[in-house]
Amino acid sequence: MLNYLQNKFALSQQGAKGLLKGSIYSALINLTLMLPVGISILLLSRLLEPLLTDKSNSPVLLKYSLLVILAGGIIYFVHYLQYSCVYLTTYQESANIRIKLAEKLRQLPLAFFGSRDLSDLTNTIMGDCTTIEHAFSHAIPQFLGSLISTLIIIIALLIMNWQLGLSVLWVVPIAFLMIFASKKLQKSSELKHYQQKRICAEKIQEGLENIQDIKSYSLSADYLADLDQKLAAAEQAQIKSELTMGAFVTGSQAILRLGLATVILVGSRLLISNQVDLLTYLIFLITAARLYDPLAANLTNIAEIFNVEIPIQRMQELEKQPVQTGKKDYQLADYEIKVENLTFAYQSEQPVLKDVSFTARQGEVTALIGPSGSGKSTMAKLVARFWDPDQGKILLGGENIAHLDPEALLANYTIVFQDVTLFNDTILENIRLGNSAATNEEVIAAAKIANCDDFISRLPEGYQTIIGENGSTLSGGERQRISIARAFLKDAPVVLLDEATASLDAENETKVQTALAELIKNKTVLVVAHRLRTIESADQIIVLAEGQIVEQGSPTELSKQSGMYSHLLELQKQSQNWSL
Ligand SMILES: Nc1ncnc2c1ncn2[C@@H]1O[C@H](COP(=O)(O)OP(=O)(O)OP(=O)(O)O)[C@@H](O)[C@H]1O
Repeated sequence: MLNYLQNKFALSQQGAKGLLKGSIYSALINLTLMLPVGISILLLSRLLEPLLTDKSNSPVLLKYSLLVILAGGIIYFVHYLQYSCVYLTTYQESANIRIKLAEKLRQLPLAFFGSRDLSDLTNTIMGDCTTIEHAFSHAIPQFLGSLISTLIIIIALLIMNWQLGLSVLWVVPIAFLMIFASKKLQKSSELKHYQQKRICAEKIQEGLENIQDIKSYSLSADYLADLDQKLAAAEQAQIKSELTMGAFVTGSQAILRLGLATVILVGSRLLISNQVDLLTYLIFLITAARLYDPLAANLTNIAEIFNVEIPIQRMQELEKQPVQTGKKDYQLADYEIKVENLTFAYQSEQPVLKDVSFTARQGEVTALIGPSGSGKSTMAKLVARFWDPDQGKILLGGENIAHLDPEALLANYTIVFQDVTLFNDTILENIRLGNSAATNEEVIAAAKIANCDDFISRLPEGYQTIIGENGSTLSGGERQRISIARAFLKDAPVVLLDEATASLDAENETKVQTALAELIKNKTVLVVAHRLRTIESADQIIVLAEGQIVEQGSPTELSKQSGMYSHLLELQKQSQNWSL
């Protein structure tokens, strides 16, 4: 049972135990709610005694009042137990699920995040977990609990009088069958609703991320019209999903109520033919009325349980994503990078890099150049193990990086890519990310080398200035320099630069280039470059075209050949003479 619950609802063992315990308490609640029915029947039998027998009696009010208080106490106590068990377990489990997801995300290859919409991931962590949380705290324990209590009550009724028992119970399997038969339809309409909601969330996120372009190209009207359309589609899908659910739930609830009619019919016949006494008949009438209420509520719960399967499946999909693992403890001979016969494709059959081999030696600068889309950035990302190659291997200091733990591997790298990521924190803390153990003085020293100090000291709070989400209050060049300062602070033996100085003006670029020259001393440096000027002093240039190495050598060697490098050099010279 525990295993079934664990697999079905993606629970931990502790969570499955809590759910089972909560369901038993829910069953106890349903059973204790029968206590008022029992007391009413006792009182009724006492009141009817003079009519049914010759005995006369006087109702003992005090006794029944005490019984009512006792029943109230028991009901309160069982509710309290159920509440504390179910809710505590649920919120604990829900926290565990979120932590497990966050841990999973931490282990996923960085490539995963490029292929997934981030609003979708946020939705899974926040929205899906809340949906599941509600189902675990309400629908599932109440449903399982009512199954247990109904079964016990059914057995008791059948023992009392099987004919009346059947007249109460025949509707139960039909009502449940109706709901279960509609499962496929309900799930598919809810899935459509769910997908429409995701499309809306993605559209809103896209709008927020690109608000600048939307405004500057006067696309607001188009964007809003498209969003309206998507919201209307989501609304339609929601109405359809709710209607589908409502039609089946209310239909099956109506069937349940038919049971009361059959109890009256069968009971009257049996009463007339003296096969049951009045008291038994009344017991069945009261019990039937009481039994159908939690069952009717549970028909709605079943629909919620069907629907919770969708977010559970999504979470399970995320959990099944392969993670990159590897050795955490390893010894590197040196920091030379050797790429051997590497072939790599993103998703399609068409490889982005084909049979690439080169060596980036320690203490040297190796530059990757080539036309746009030739695979330069992909190569740099493969070296950092954002993805694993389809064929061939990359060795760092003699170790195949595919066998190293990604986090342990990245400890050797300083990475400065085009897309700088900054956090909504102070400048000081943003730079300190490079080395959390660095002192304020070390952070400021790194900022000075990266030519950040000037603009930081002009800010009202200096290094304590909060820079907004992803450094939104800074210019592109300033953000890039902060990321370079971070790289200085990390000071790792391998440096990957992807267009590191792209958004700097000429003056700053020269300063940062000088600083970079300091940073890369005695390090293995792999630079992805567009402007050949910045790599004139590189030790080795790898020219990529359509994912293959077409030239390789020092700048002097390559400039003497009439290959792609010379051609690109020529183009660059011409562009310097252009004017607008
Ligand atoms: N995450 C991705 N998923 C699928 N294809 C991708 C992805 N990233 C890049 N590509 C494709 O891989 C090819 C190589 O891209 P890459 O960014 O490595 O080229 P590049 O030489 O660095 O280009 P640029 O100089 O324009 O930055 C391109 O055709 C690109 O469309």
